[in-house]
Amino acid sequence: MTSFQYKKGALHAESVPLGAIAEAVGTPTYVYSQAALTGHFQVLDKAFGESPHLICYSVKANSTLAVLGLFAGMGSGFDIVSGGELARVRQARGDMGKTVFAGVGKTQEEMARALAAGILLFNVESAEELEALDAVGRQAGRRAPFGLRVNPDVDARTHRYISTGLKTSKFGVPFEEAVALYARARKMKGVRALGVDCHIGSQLTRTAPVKAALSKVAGLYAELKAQGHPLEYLDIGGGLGITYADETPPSPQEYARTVLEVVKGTGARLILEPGRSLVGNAGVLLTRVLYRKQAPAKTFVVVDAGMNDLIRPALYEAHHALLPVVKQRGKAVEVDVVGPVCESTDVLARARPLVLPRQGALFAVMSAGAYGMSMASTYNSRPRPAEVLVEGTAWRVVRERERDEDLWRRERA
Ligand SMILES: Cc1ncc(COP(=O)(O)O)c(C=O)c1O
Ligand SMILES: N[C@@H](CCCC[NH3+])C(=O)O
Repeated sequence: MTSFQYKKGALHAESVPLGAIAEAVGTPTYVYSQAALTGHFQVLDKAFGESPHLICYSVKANSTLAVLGLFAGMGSGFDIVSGGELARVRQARGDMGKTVFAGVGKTQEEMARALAAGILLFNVESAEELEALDAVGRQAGRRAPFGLRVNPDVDARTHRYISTGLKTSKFGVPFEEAVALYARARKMKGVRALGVDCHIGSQLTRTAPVKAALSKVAGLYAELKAQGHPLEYLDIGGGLGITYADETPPSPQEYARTVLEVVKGTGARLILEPGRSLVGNAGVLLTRVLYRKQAPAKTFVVVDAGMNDLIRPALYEAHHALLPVVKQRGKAVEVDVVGPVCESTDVLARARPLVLPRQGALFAVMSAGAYGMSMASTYNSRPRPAEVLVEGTAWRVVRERERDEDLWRRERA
């Protein structure tokens, strides 16, 4: 589902021309479509139908309060990985009773705050972390609900930087050690087992690794239940991929069929932790051409969005489509689209065929709703982008460009 379309040669977010937003707010600016955000959530939710499930939107993909608020309003839970994300979910009035907490390096302070806030469960990633959680639970006079994140040693067949389910990865406890660890946990007074969790990686475009991992984890869940552990939840993580260029990830329906086929018979309530698939194609980054530059071997187009605004191309050589905000006619030439940051990896698109844009032309960097703003930094003392949410014919700034550290803004005032 895309809510970004050309109407009479101008690119729109729903019914708002992106050019109008750029004129009013400036660039670089992230623009999100509310219809796409809510639509993606509803389609995934529907795909799992009557099977007991809870969608816990993965906050790291896009932690903008307006986005979290939208999902909270639709009854979503949340998957968090830090005290900061916990605070954001609370600020957005998210339900703590539907929130799960993952991550290999939770501090005891973060655990204590999450426990006090009434979190649904902690996804524990090591034996020592389990001991720390036990200590936190005992100190609070409660049993902290937990699931072990197990590492099924399955190759997710995605970019190696975002693959998490191999035994060489830092994530989760080794599959073979899980049963013994649950047995140890039974003797602890500060924890109670409530689930089993796994997440094999992000931007998954095939169902086979999902099937392989979940078969192992569903087997483990059944074994633990048979041993009398009072488990209720099977957390299958996130990872469903999206189309950036020509990828053909499974549809939500196909994904749900694959999952439900494997977990049937466990009697578990499913927890899903989708991030990218809900927000990725619901957002674009608007940027303006500053200069064109002809080097001996290459044509460069310098734009005002850099790797501090969207780091995915620099970090993973990720592909993002670039659409001119006003449709251009003419012959395409091969250009490198680069940002202003002083790093050679600050390249938004390499050898991309584009009609050579004019200075001042606007582009939309597509599929930028996930891991865009949430990974943005102020490197080179650049302010992070503004953010806009569009709903039908209306739009509003949901986060201003200005930040405390934006000295440049004050310098000019
Ligand atoms: C534990 C966990 N859950 C959920 C996600 C969300 O993944 P995605 O955005 O690929 O759906 C991630 C990120 O890879 C993760 O590490
Ligand atoms: N940040 C990554 C995905 C990592 C997922 C988090 N475990 C991306 O942009 O694709």
